[in-house]
Amino acid sequence: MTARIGVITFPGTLDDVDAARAVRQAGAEAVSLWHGDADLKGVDAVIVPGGFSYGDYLRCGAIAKFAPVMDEVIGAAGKGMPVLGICNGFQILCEAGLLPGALTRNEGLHFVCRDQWLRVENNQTAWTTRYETGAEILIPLKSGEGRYVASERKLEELQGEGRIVFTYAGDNPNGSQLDIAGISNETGRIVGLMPHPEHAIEALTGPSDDGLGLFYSAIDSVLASV
Ligand SMILES: NC(=O)CC[C@H](N)C(=O)O
Repeated sequence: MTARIGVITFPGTLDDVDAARAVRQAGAEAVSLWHGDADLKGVDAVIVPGGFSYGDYLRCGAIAKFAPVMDEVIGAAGKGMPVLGICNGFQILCEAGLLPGALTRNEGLHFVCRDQWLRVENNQTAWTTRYETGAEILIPLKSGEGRYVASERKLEELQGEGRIVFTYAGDNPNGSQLDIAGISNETGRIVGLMPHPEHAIEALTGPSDDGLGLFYSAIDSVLASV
């Protein structure tokens, strides 16, 4: 069986093509989903990719959460479908209430674009089983609103439940609380991260192929549950 992974395109999405390519490179079928779609075409997992959905008006992700396809994603996520939000996708998942907290303006108020080392803090999520906990991976970061914030209580909960999935290694690029680069929901099926694993799937075009592990992990998770 081949896993089928949906990749959503909103007006203003940039990274859907690379996300689909990463899915194929990892051995799954990439299925295009449009923001207006009212069904998920039977996919096994969904990626909400990066970019500037609806021009980032109001707040990053604030309009995308009202797209018809997001109702479907919320419904499927509630039944355990693996969902990955990358950068703008992470912002959308927070706005939609699938992940807690918010992504706010970078501490330095500048857009940051650089290759970034991350530490894998939890390899027990649907998107990280192919990594060792404590592994350091190098993938691109490119965002203006990447500073993760949440209440003290929520941060303690995330920490206590092992839901901080990735942290920034080395210096913190945006002032994220607890150096958070990515988190998961309670079940570990929904993960969001600011840096871009889909841009690091082969040494020729990215800083590494370290990002592929997320896509392999999701495929393993889908195939294990059939
Ligand atoms: N690369 C992205 O997805 C960018 C996300 C968002 N538009 C920001 O600047 O924070």
